[in-house]
Amino acid sequence: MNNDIKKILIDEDSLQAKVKELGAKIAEDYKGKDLLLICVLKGAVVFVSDLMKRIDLPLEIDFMAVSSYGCDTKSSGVVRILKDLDKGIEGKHILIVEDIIDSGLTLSYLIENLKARGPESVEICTILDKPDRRTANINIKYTGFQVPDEFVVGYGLDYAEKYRNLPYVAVLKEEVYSE
Ligand SMILES: O=P(O)(O)OC[C@H]1O[C@H](OP(=O)(O)OP(=O)(O)O)[C@H](O)[C@@H]1O
Ligand code: HPA
Repeated sequence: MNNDIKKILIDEDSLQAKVKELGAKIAEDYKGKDLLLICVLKGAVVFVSDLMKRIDLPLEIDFMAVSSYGCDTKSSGVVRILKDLDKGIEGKHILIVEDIIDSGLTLSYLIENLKARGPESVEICTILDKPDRRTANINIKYTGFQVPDEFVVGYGLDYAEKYRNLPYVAVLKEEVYSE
C-alpha cells in the first residue's frame, strides 16, 4: 500500500465488481439506442476506461474538461469549459461519466449546458457519490458507492494532481496535507 494512505475505503476487487455490474445495467438500459459516454476530465478517466469495456454496445466516447472560476473554489457553481466535445450531440443519448459528485455544482452546470444542445437524453453515472456535501439537486441514474464526507483519492481522484493511479479509493494521512 502507498505510504501516504491512512485507510482504504473501497478496494480494487470491489471497484471492479461494481464497474462490471454498472456496465451490464447500462448495456441493458441503452440497448438499441445511440449511446455517447461523456467523460469529464481528468478524474473520470480511470472509471470510464474500465466502464466502457463492460458495456456491450456500439457506443461512442467523447471528453470534456471543465474548470470552475471566480473566487476560490468550484462552489461558486460557475464553470468554464476548457475542452469541449469534438462533435454535436443532437439526437444522442448522453451518459455523463464522473468519478465523484460532491457539491453537485460542476454537474448541474454541465447538464444544463448539454441539454441546450438538443440530445435525446442526458443521464449521469458516477463511481462515487458524497451526498453529505450536496448543494445542487442532481438526479443520478447510476451510482457505484456512497462515500462519507472525507477527502478521498485514488481510482482517478487526486490530491494536488497525485494519487490518481491508485487502484483503490482511500483517505490520506493527515501529515500529507501539511507537507
Ligand atoms: O460536485 P462538485 O463539488 O462540483 O465536485 C465534483 C467535481 O470535482 C472533481 O473534479 P476536479 O475539478 O477536482 O477536476 P479533476 O477531475 O481534473 O481532478 C470531480 O472530478 C468532479 O468533476
Ligand atoms: O473527495 C474528493 N477527492 C478528490 N477530488 C474531489 N473533488 C470533489 N471531491 C473530491
